[in-house]
Amino acid sequence: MTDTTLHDEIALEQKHVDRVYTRLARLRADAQQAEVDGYQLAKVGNFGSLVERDAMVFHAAKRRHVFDAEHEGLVFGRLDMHPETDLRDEESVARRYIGRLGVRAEDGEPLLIDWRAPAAAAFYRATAAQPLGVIRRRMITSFGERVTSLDDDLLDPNAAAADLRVVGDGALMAALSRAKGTGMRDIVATIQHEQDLAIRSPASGVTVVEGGPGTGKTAVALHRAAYLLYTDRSRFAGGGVLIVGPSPVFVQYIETVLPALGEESATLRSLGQLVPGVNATREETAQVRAVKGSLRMRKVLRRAAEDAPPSNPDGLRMRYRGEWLVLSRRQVEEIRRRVGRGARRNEVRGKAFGEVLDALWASVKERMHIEQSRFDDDLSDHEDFRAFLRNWWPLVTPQEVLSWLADPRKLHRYADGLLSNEEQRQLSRAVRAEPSIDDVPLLDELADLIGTQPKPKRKTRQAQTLGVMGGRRDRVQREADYRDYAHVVVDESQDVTPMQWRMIGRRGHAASWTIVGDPAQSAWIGDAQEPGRARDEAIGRRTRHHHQLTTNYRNSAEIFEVAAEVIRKVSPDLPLPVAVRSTGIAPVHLRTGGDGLAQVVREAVEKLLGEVEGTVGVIAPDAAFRDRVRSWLKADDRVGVVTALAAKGMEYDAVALIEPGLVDSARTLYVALSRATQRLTTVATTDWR
Ligand SMILES: Nc1ncnc2c1ncn2[C@@H]1O[C@H](COP(=O)(O)OP(=O)(O)OP(=O)(O)O)[C@@H](O)[C@H]1O
Repeated sequence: MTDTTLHDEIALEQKHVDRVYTRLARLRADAQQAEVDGYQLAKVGNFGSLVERDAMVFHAAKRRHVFDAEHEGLVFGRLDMHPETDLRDEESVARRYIGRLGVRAEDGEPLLIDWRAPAAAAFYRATAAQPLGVIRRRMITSFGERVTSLDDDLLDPNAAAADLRVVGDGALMAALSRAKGTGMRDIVATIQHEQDLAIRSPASGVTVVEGGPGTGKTAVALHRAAYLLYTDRSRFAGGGVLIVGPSPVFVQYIETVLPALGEESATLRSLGQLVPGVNATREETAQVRAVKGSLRMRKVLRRAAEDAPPSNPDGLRMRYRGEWLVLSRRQVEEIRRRVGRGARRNEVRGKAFGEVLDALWASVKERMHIEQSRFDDDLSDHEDFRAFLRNWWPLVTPQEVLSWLADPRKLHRYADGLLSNEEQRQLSRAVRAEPSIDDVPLLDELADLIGTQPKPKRKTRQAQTLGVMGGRRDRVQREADYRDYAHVVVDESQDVTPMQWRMIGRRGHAASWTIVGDPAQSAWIGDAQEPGRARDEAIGRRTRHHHQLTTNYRNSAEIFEVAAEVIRKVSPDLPLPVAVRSTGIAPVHLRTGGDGLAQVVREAVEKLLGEVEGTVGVIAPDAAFRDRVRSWLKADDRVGVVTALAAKGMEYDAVALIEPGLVDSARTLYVALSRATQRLTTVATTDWR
């Protein structure tokens, strides 16, 4: 290949790319005009035209937003197909351009095919062994609107015309070697065959994707969400797609990917954010997680939810019309048991109050010369009676009930026969005012057990479900505790605790699922069977489609070898992914005495900042250590200091792992060691390998 050949080919592709951008500008202008026309309709003023206006503005704004989205690398692929395949152009070569969205010329000719469309599948799936009608696959790399390079795969040399040119080498390798920004990038231009199969797996049922570190599970999950929204927009955008990730840093890392894919109907939440009004970030130790995450907590919480409140009075004694009205503690507790059994305490308060009134009336009715209704009315207004009710059966919040577990004596009653003394001790000490990530499913469970006070029903406005009219975005507004998602994506599923599965399951009763994870990266030390059981309960009996990813695209082979060494010690037979990129740069392992640690860490991080253009992750064994390490370092946008647990799912150009020997399990260490794309430095005061 000569430079002129490449130059000529680039010029040729530039012509097509220009045509696409020109057409896109036209479509954008049309959408803008439609929006303006929609607003004009409002001036007509009757109800019908207002509804029409809303619909028109809504759809136009939605279209405009799609056209406005960042379109760096809008056109990224071209397929030259066997002439009989389709889309003949004037040169009688069937060719398809693949891009981030679909664009048609005015006469309907497809200028660009959306990567999610069936016609684009061959771009990702064709191989030399199975060309699927593709003669040449071309990847087009651009900077802004300018085509900068081309990479071709000749898949069917026998069918290629003599003058067909093949240029470039390795778009995938080029993509993998690029420095990382702080957010994840989409991979639409270089999705690989096995990934494509998982992305386009059937929309119904449960798609389970497993694979080692860096195999693209997260990328696949997100692209799958975008694919589903494309294939059945009304089902998935209407019902919504919930994407659950392990931590807020992770959610931040991936949240830029979906808009880049042109999708806005997805809700991203970390496990600490699934319950409205709670945003938990505190991590528990592995021991406490094993207790809080265990299914045994269901019963512990049920007992707590049925317990008397701390304000419980010692029976009822009050004066009324010269008489003493008395109910013993035993009597009121008997009512509590009867009314509370199997019911949600906040929802049956009215019933409980009625029973107390009945019991009082039964004890004095012989001596009262009034109607029972009068008696009820008087007592309901009586301050002593009202004070009794408030203390005896207050409206409680999940947070309050959870806080009762901090009292060792109470917890002993709730956990009797369920948790060992040691587990009880750990649990009661780990219940604090500020909820941890593992408290969130407990709060969700309690909310389910205690219910809410029945409220008078109010009608919700239609606009809530239709979307934000004329707003900057076309995001559909859902109520805070929306639970009817059409699809649920669970990332890093190996670390979802049984109680978390229950919480996620409540939000996807009728959903189809995509579950991605790597069992080898699991930090769960509780009952090994429970997570699987809880997961199966959450997803039900839907058909499962299994996919295994086998290539590690993140780590250099040199870095992954260090991680692999660690996991092989605990799982010698585990099939590990193959790291495709070799850099020739060996990881650096530093040893120091305790006194010198801060200085060595500072120097190591400085050095890494000089060696890579992008991000540096500094990983500490636990939260306390993370805070110490933070205090040693200057703030820098390129540096993220996280715990080994919070590093789950994350990726950095370089990683400095501090005190690997203190990371609490080999599996978590495996996670921490497999986060870097280019450089890995470990700093230790002990021998850890
Ligand atoms: N086909 C691809 N083309 C280009 N880059 C890819 C491809 N597949 C994956 N990558 C890149 O590899 C890196 C790892 O991907 P991802 O984070 O999805 O892996 P993962 O399997 O979820 O990893 P882990 O389990 O370790 O968290 C990302 O930078 C991603 O963009």
